[in-house]
Amino acid sequence: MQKLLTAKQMRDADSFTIASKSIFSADLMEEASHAFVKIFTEEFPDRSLRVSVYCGTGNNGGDGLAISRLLMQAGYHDIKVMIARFSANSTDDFEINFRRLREFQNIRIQELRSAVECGAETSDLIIDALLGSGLNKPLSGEWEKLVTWLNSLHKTIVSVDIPTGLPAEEGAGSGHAILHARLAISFQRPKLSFLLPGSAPYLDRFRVADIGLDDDFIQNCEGPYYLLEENDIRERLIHRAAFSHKGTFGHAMLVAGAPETMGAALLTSRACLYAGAGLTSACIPATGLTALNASLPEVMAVVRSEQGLPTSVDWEKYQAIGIGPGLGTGPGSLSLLRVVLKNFHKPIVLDADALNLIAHNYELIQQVPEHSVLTPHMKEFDRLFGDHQDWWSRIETGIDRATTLGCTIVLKNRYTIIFTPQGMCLFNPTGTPAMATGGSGDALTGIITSFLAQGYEPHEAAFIGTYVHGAAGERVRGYVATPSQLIDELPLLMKELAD
Ligand SMILES: NC(=O)C1=CN([C@@H]2O[C@H](COP(=O)(O)OP(=O)(O)OC[C@H]3O[C@@H](n4cnc5c(N)ncnc54)[C@H](OP(=O)(O)O)[C@@H]3O)[C@@H](O)[C@H]2O)[C@@H](O)CC1
Ligand SMILES: Nc1ncnc2c1ncn2[C@@H]1O[C@H](COP(=O)(O)OP(=O)(O)O)[C@@H](O)[C@H]1O
Ligand SMILES: [K+]
Repeated sequence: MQKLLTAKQMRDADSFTIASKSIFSADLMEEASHAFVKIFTEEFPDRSLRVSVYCGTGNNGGDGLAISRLLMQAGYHDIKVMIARFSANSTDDFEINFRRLREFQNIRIQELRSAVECGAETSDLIIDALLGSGLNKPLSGEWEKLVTWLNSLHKTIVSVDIPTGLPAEEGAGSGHAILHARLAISFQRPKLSFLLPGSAPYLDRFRVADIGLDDDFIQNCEGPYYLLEENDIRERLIHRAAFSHKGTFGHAMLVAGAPETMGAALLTSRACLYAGAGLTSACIPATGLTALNASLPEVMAVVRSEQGLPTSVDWEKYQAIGIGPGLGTGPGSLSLLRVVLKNFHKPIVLDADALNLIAHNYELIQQVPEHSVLTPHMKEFDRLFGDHQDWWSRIETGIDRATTLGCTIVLKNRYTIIFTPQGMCLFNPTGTPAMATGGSGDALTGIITSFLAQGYEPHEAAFIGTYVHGAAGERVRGYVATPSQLIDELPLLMKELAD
């Protein structure tokens, strides 16, 4: 997994690399600019593009100047450089690159003392090298005017490192001017803010350019934030050994569904089965029995009575229980949840209505077995742990609650965040908006429960399950990835990842 750094830590990695490689900081800037240009030429190969590069006078602007020179050398011949001289300060590396750029005869450079001096903008594409990770306050004055004007042009904007005005960590505050970039080419690691929904209005997409910073230094930096990679899953997925049998892969039970929402029980059970549990049982209302037997003959039923309780369950035989999808929040469901929490002491997966029931009967949280996995979406998270103004405060709460409760919390979103009892905060990169359809979360509950039953450590079941769930959604390749389609992808995807 990749360590994600704050802007301050990234500066430290920058200084460390410069010292350990005995290079000049301008060399690192050159490296970063080469890495940017490599990706830029892949994305925009047309050399006849008219490009305007807007530069500040800090190191982000220095990058912009070096990038302008390298783009000229790469054959982009219509380049205009606009330098925002809104401050008397400039960095040494900016000045070095300013001198280097002026040696090019055919590059147009214009210096701006105020935003109104911009004039007409006739370029096809704008590169934003105004401000980068050095941002230390919201934009105001000329910066705000310039960014507001650039946004009003509705041109394709490619940001160097980060869109100007977007904070690198906490995400965007409302009411401040921030550049809206089509693409950000970020150095070495994505910024934490890119992974939070607050960046959505300002950033359509990002790519990461490797600029050669010291990887050991980065991985050993303090801090809880990591980005999951495919390798983390490949290393951990169990290879199914020749002499393994159904007993090897555990018995999972899904407590889900109600007469009107049997689909949730079917989806979560099917996901559990397809993710490899040795045996899968579904605790369902009697009215769902025909549907279960007809659609999932492999899954066994534990029928619930009219009052919502199953009769004589041998709890010991299950390695894992997942509870919540489509369960409802009526008195029967509450009794059922109480029965499960009273009788089952191994880690469980709590989702949807199980979480809503706990939110309304918060004393129940004390009975949740240690190392359990909670899978709330944003609203369920807030119901459980209180309202939050922004995602950054949700992250702080997630880290705190996961460690104090000794549970893993899976906060579902575009980049689902997995908080582990050890205090780690893992961002999952897989998934697609095609999965934004009812029942996707039910599939995730089934997958994580399946992994728990198969013997994975609970926090690993959570992050492997989340990764696999998103990757399966991507494989559907459709405008929409229905949960059923996603589940169908699981066996082949997992075989590829495990072998
Ligand atoms: N590993 C790395 O990190 C590498 C980084 N590299 C590049 O360096 C970039 C960071 O450069 P940077 O530190 O010089 O800051 P940058 O973003 O250019 O800002 C300039 C100055 O603007 C000011 N300022 C801040 N907020 C403001 C505001 N709201 N309104 C007005 N002014 C504001 C503030 O100055 P101050 O106000 O503190 O005097 C700040 O110092 C990074 O994004 C990447 O492109 C690569 O070259 C190599 C590897
Ligand atoms: N835009 C998106 N990008 C990536 N994943 C998404 C997106 N929208 C939804 N998902 C995933 O789909 C699932 C939705 O879960 P949830 O909100 O509980 O849905 P439901 O209750 O309908 O099952 C989550 O795992 C979430 O990460
Ligand atoms: K920028």
